[in-house]
Amino acid sequence: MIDVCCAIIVNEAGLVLVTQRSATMSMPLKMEFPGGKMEPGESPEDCLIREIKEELDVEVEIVAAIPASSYHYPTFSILLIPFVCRIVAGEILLKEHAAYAWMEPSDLLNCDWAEADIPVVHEYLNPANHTSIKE
Ligand SMILES: Nc1nc2c([nH]c(=O)n2[C@H]2C[C@H](O)[C@@H](COP(=O)(O)OP(=O)(O)OP(=O)(O)O)O2)c(=O)[nH]1
Repeated sequence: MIDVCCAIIVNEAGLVLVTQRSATMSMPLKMEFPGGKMEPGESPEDCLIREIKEELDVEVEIVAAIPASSYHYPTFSILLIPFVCRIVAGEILLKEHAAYAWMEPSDLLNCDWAEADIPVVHEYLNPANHTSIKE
């Protein structure tokens, strides 16, 4: 099982940042939440902040945790560990992804997601599943 942290970044208007994997990545052009694999000895929170800086060139603050979801792809399995975040510094500059969009929460289920993300989107859309981390 590969541990992958991902960021559900929300802006002041309540829109959610969705990123598109590039044509050269695995699962090309699928939508995902930005993030990546945890390194040995790294906490999920540190992984998330590192990955978001690497991929989007912004600094995020974690505001809530969402339950992790496991998903079995044909050749590997992942545990997707999502956090709700907000940007506290910087402007988005895509370093790896093909595109990004700010979406209304009600439109999220219409995206062409990497399959592991669909349960995460459902968890996110139910506020009862959010564990607040910061006031
Ligand atoms: N970052 C991220 N990865 C996701 C999501 N959903 C999902 O299935 N994944 C998968 C894609 C990758 O197999 C893995 C994350 O790997 P990564 O972001 O660190 O690196 P990568 O795509 O370059 O990795 P790889 O597939 O080339 O090994 O998790 C998601 O929402 N965000």
